[in-house]
Amino acid sequence: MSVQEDQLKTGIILQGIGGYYEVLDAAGRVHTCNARGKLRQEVGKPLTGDHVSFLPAKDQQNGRIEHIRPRKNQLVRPPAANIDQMIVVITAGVPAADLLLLDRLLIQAEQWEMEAVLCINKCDMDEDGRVEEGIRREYAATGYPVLSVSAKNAEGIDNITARLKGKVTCFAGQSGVGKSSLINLLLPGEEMETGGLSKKLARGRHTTRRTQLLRAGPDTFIMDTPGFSLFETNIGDPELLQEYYPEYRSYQGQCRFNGCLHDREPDCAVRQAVAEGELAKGRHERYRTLLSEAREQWRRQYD
Ligand SMILES: Nc1nc2c(ncn2[C@@H]2O[C@H](COP(=O)(O)OP(=O)(O)OP(=O)(O)O)[C@@H](O)[C@H]2O)c(=O)[nH]1
Ligand SMILES: [Zn+2]
Repeated sequence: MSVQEDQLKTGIILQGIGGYYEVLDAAGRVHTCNARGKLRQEVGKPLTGDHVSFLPAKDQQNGRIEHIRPRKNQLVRPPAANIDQMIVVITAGVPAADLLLLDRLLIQAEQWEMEAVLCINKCDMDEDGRVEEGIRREYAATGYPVLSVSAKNAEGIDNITARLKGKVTCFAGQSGVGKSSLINLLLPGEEMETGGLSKKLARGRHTTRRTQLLRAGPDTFIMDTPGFSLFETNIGDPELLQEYYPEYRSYQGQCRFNGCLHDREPDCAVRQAVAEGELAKGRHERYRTLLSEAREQWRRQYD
């Protein structure tokens, strides 16, 4: 039996549980669906964040996902699709900002073609603002937006809200930086249902959290991705690493050697810019650390 195309609705998958999917339609209703038999063979398993068309539920039956729209990007672990933006959270207090981890996450955002935003939380712990200032200086040349906030005092939260509008955003960063605290401030009232679960339950520590989309406003979602800060980065081809550094791109073609990796090569424009203080020294040192790591990984993979 073929499906009447005009009966189909479109929606976005909020979460999947054991072969069932919660699909939010344009009117804000959540439908429990399963997936059409052949769908897995054709495009694989439906993922949280997928834009789908589905046949709405009838009588006692569930709805059925018929098609999945092509994905903008796709994460394997956690399984998720179509994330527009990554907000990387670090702190101006404790735990002290792990800038190497930050750089890894920024590289990941570039690889997945997500917009990246830096969020410095716990600014209440940085009375003279020196830590914040140091981080801002370190990342000024990258062009990434930097937001200073305090989840504790609910300060600067509006600046995050403004960046979320119309997008699917994920939060990344080491344990204890305040991701949960920030997400709770960004979600509307406690009474809001997220895929049938209350906000409290959804983010609760007592339930097994799964990858899910939380509604932060019309067309605005936060992708809650437990375990996200734990993933392993694989940089891939060492020669491509510099592509993930927006501030290095404008120096392309200015080094003496074609294919300069801005490491030890003579007459390197990037190293020159670092020496002259145009580019941050620490960020370049970490770049070189990741470069040697990438070379090592590459060697192991292909030797
Ligand atoms: N002083 C201060 N403390 C904060 C702030 N934001 C969060 N905290 C505290 O920092 C601790 C960790 O916050 P969480 O929101 O659980 O951090 P998380 O990043 O979600 O941690 P994981 O779930 O382990 O990844 C909690 O005790 C919070 O109360 C802030 O802006 N200022
Ligand atoms: Zn160079």
